[in-house]
Amino acid sequence: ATMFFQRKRDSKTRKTSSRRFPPGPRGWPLVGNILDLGFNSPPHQTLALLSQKYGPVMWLKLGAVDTVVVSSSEAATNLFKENDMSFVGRAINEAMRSHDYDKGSLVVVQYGPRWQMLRRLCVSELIHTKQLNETMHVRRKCVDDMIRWIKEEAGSIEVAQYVFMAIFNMMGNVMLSRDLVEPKSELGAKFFCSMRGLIELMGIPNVSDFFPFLRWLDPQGIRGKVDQEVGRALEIVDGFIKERIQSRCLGQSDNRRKDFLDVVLEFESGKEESRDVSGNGLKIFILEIFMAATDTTNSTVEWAMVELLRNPATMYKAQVELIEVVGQKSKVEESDIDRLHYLKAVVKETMRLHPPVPLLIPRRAVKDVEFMGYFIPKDTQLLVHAWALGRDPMRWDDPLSFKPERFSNVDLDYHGQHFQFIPFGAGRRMCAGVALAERLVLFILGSLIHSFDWVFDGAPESMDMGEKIGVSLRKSVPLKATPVPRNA
Ligand code: HEM
Repeated sequence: ATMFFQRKRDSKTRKTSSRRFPPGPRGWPLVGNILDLGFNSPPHQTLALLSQKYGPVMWLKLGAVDTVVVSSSEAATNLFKENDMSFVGRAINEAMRSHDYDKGSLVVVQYGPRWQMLRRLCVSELIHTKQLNETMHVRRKCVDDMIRWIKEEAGSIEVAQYVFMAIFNMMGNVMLSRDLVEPKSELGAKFFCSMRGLIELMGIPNVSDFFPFLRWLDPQGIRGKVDQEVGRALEIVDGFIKERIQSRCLGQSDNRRKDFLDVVLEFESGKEESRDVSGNGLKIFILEIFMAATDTTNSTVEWAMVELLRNPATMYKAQVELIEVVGQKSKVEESDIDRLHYLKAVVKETMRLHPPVPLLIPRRAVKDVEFMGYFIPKDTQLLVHAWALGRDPMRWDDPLSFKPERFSNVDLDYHGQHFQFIPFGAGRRMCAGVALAERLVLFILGSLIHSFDWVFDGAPESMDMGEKIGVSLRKSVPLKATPVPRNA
C-alpha cells in the first residue's frame, strides 16, 4: 500500500524514493495516526486490531514519532535473530527525561559502555543464582509477613496490595537491607508512596511524547508532576545512601551481608571518573530496579490469581501439586519451586495472555535498516507486540482460553528463543531480571494458594477482565477476594 507518509517522505527526499515503507493506516497532517489509536481501548488492543488489517510489520506516525509495530512471530524472529543490533537503542519519552532519568537508567539508557556496565552489575550482583540463593531468607520473611497481614484481615481484600508490599520489602531488603513497608519505617513509607505515585503517573499517555513542540507547555502537567515525584523519590534514596555512607565510615556493618547498595557504592567509589556519589546516576539506578521489579511481578501474580479463580479446576490442580511437593510442611519454600511444574505452567499461561509489558519497552533504530523487505529509517521507534504474539491463532490452539496444560511436556519458555512467547522480550535488551522475577512470582503465588482458599465475591466467570496500561498491564478493576486459611 502506498501510504500518506510514505508519499510525503518520498516527495521530500529523493534518497528514499525507491524505498518501501511498511504498510499502515493513512495518517492526518500533524496528528498522524494518533486518532487511529482511539480512546476507548488501551493502545495495545487497538494496535493488535490495526495489525490484523495492515500486517505484521506496520508503519504508524504517532504525532511526530515514526513508529513500526511488529506482531508476528516470523517478523519477531527476523528482528531478534537478524536485526537485534540495528534496534538496540531505546526510544525515550518525556517522563523519562525527568531529572536526567534516561542517563542514569539501565532500562532506557542508550546501548554502549554505560549500559554494559550497569547491566553486568545488575545481573552479577542481584540476579545471579549465587545471589538469589544467598537472599532466600529475606524473601521467606517477606512472604511470612504477607501471609500474616492477610490473616489479620477480615473479609474481602485487594490481593495486589499485599503482593506489592511483599515484593517492595523483598527488593528493599536485598538492595538496602531494610523493610520499607513496616510501621517503624517512616522513610520507607514515604518511598513506598512516592513509588506508587510514580507508577500511576508513568501510565498516563502524555501528549508531549507525540508532539515534541508542546514539551515546553506540558499541556497535561505530567512532566511537572513526574519531576516532583522523581525528585521526592531521589531525595529519599539519597537519605538511604547518606545513612549507609555514614555507617560505613564508622565501620558499622551491623553484621549484615553485603547488599546491593554496598556493592554499588564500592563500585562507584572505585571508579576514577566518579569518586563522587552525589550525582543522580546511582540513585536513579536504585530507583529503577524497584520500578522494573515491583509492578511487573505484582501484575503477573494478580492476573494469575484472576485466572485461577475463573478456572477452579486449574486452581484445584495447582493446589494438589503444592500439597504433593510441599508435603507435611505448612509453608512453601523457594527450594520447592523446581518441582512445581504445573504452577510454572500456570505462570507461563498467565504471561502468554497477560504479558505485563504488552509492547515490550520501545526500541529505537540506531541506523537506517532494511527489515522484512521494508525500509525503516534511523530513529524510528519499534514496538514489539508481545500481547498479540501470545494470542496469535496461527500459533496457539484456542488462544483465548486459559490452559496451562499447553505448556506441559513441551520445550516452550519465555527465555527469548520462542518468538511467539516473549513476555520478557528477547535479544540484547531482553529483561535482565527473569530469574528473579520467576522466583518472586512462583514463590508468592504458590504461597498465596497454598496458605489460603480464595473466594471471589460474585460469579468468577463474569469477572471484569478489563485491562489498563501503566508501568505494566494491570487489571483495570483490581481483584478483590476473600482469603480462607487452609493450613492453620
Ligand atoms: C514478571 C516480571 C517482569 C516482566 C514481565 C519484565 C519484562 C521486561 C521487558 C518486556 C523488558 C524489555 C525487553 C526488551 O526490550 O526486549 C524488560 C527490561 C528490563 N527488566 Fe524486566 N520484567 C520483569 C521483572 C524484572 C525484574 C524483577 C527486574 C529486576 C532487576 C527487571 C529488570 C529489568 C531491566 C534492568 C530491564 C532493562 C534491560 C535492558 O534494557 O538492557 N525486570 N523487562
